[in-house]
Amino acid sequence: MKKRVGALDWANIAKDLDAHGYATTGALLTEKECDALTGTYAHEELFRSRVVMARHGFGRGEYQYFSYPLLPILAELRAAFYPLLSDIANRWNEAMGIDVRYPREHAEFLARCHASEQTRPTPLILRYGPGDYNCLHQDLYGEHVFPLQVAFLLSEPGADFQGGEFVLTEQRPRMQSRAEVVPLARGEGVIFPVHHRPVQGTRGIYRVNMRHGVSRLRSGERYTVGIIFHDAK
Ligand SMILES: O=C(O)CCC(=O)C(=O)O
Ligand SMILES: [Fe+2]
Repeated sequence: MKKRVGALDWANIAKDLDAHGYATTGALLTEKECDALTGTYAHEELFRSRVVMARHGFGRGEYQYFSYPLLPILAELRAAFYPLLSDIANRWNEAMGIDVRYPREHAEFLARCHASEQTRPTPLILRYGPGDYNCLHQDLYGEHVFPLQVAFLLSEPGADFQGGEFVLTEQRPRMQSRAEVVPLARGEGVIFPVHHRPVQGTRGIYRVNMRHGVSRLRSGERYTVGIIFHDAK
């Protein structure tokens, strides 16, 4: 996985994140890996909790947080993406005047989370059926936040489901919000900010507040896996 992730065009990913607030990976997970991850949903023993979104006003559909120890593929994705994203995260924090810096190794950042009672794993799998959607939100789970996350589409758009588009919004200071719809292929990941990002304006750099969600499924079934790098309280 380290090789596969390392082989992505990271200069271009950084450029897209800076310019548009997200970047896509192209099909990174194989069909077999997508099927295997989708198949985990039924295995309760792999999860620490299940959330029915409608019960919390989060939308419609459900998701489950994996427990530790994570499945090898999830542990590998977390460890492989983190060092490359930490460079961008550190550059962004510097640009936004935020003091926090991220160590180069994910294990070291997790130790920081765990020392502050953020010990519960956050990688998750989401399942949507007809009419389901995910309200715009931010995945903040405590004081420690790694500012970028990745979501992988496990289902085949147009064949397994219709609708259900990944949506990002950015709220600029004193301006109206702007939305981006991110088309994804099966196995493709989208890298996006957890809560904010720096934008170069005419009078310096300002912070833009970001949210993500999923538009309503018209039909079928859609699964995604989310890789979040901070743990939860
Ligand atoms: O299902 C999706 O595409 C959204 C996933 C999500 O909210 C996340 O990974 O944090
Ligand atoms: Fe999310």
